[in-house]
Amino acid sequence: MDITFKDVSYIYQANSPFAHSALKDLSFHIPSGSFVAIVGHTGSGKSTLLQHLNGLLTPTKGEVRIGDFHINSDKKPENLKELRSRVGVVFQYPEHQLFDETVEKDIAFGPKNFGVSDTEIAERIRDIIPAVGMDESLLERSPFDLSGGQMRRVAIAGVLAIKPEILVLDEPTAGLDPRGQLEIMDMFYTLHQERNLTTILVTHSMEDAVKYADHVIIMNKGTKYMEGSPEEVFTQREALHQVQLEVPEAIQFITSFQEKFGLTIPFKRQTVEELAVEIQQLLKGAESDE
Ligand SMILES: Nc1ncnc2c1ncn2[C@@H]1O[C@H](COP(=O)(O)OP(=O)(O)OP(=O)(O)O)[C@@H](O)[C@H]1O
Repeated sequence: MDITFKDVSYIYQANSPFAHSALKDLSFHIPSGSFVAIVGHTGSGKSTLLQHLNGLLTPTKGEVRIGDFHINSDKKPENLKELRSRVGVVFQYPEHQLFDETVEKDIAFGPKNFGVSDTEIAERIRDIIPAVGMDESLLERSPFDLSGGQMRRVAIAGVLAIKPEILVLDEPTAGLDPRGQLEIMDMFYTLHQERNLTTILVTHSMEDAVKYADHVIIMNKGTKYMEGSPEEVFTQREALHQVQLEVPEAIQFITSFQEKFGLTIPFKRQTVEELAVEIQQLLKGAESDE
């Protein structure tokens, strides 16, 4: 399903003395199958934007289209439940929403709610458990006896069990150690690639945006400040500074290397470490050519 925002504005507590404009005339289009990162300074409207993707919020003005679902101030789609079964949202700290007595029951809760049969749920769980890096032996355990990282995987498995076509991630690595962050983000990237899951990631990590996204939307004060490929967006140092964002390390590395050595490094999704390996190989190649 494609996602289109057309002149979307959102005002919290509209028509009250506490009215607060959080999105202003926001328009963009995300084709099905994309991996999009939404970045921006705190309070720029990222979470508000996300909540429009499954009908949690309805635009005050403008229209949100998710496939055939149209949401505007006049009408929420009647089949909101169907929309929510097709757009899975992993909220910040999703493990805080675990509640059931076993991991298996917790994962099954979402699909059960959407009327999926027990046999189909069991099949989905068998498929999801290895995909989120868990072992089936955990299924009978209480989610509350697991580590923080494992609890997060259980919560993510619960969202995947509804078999969404679009996966929306609000800071999914918040609070994890660096290794946990890497594992979870690699897991989402693999899911995106192997299952053609359209993925919308809200992140404060510019490095993750460079590494995983094929398209980046930068928000500022409720409006779209910039959008484009990571390369197009993250090479604009001055424009980024204007909205208190930094050029990601990997991009700084590429540009300074190019400036110093006049060597063009192909821009790919990669970390500084991966770039270092690539440059070593480039240099070795250059030496052996001499
Ligand atoms: N429930 C609410 N009532 C009133 N104003 C709100 C509410 N939620 C958010 N806001 C305001 O709307 C604006 C956008 O908030 P939002 O949470 O979407 O930003 P964000 O980019 O996700 O921020 P962060 O990076 O800190 O999570 C902010 O000015 C915020 O204070």
